[in-house]
Amino acid sequence: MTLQLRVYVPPHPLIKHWLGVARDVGTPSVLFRTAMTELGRWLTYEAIREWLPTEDTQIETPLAACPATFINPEIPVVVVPILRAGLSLLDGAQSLLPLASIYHLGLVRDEQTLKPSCYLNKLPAQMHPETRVLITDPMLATGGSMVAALEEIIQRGVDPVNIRIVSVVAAPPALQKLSADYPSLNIYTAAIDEVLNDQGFIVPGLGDAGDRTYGT
Ligand SMILES: O=P(O)(O)OC[C@H]1O[C@H](OP(=O)(O)OP(=O)(O)O)[C@H](O)[C@@H]1O
Ligand SMILES: O=c1cc[nH]c(=O)[nH]1
Ligand SMILES: [Mg+2]
Repeated sequence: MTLQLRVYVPPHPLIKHWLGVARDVGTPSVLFRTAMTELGRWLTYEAIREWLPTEDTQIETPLAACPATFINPEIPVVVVPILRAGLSLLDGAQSLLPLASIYHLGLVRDEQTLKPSCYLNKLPAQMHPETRVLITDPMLATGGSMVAALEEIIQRGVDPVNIRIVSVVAAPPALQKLSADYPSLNIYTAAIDEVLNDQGFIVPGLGDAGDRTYGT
């Protein structure tokens, strides 16, 4: 079977609404954070379809026996927010995955070379191959940060087919790089924008997501 990167842009009015709020240059940090939380929530809702492991069982209603499906607690579910900006999507993701373990990964791009460097890595030494991993990072620009995150996660034993990405704005260079290196990935994003500018910013994008989240 040939695997191919899948990028989902869910056509949901709430996702469109909060994307518009996040993009608007006049949106203050406090509202920007609300927009990112809501985008994290609704994109996670879409991303965990046919991904969150379930188990079928039999229960008794007050009236009769009835089949039921529950979340399978045996398979670990993990969220990896890429600091800083990925943290802005975490509250929304966590509201749907309250039992997930959160492993923080701090990456920052060099403003000149655009290469990421890691300043915090709270990933465990090993992860079970079946672990479901949701990575949150609102901006996929050159793709360098996401590739660095995927390398760290996969070298710890996770099967790439169990990894999903929640993003807000994705750009073609990142999608091309991820498609070549990780064809089994599923990406959930609010928008795909056309270009990067000379500084590696997505245009029209939403600016520096980390700075806008934290008012820096
Ligand atoms: O696809 P890339 O070209 O790697 O760019 C995307 C990365 O850049 C931003 O992080 P940044 O380095 O600005 O750190 P911050 O989140 O702390 O602002 C963003 O949050 C991504 O992690
Ligand atoms: O447009 C961009 C690109 C990278 N990081 C951001 O925060 N914004
Ligand atoms: Mg930034």
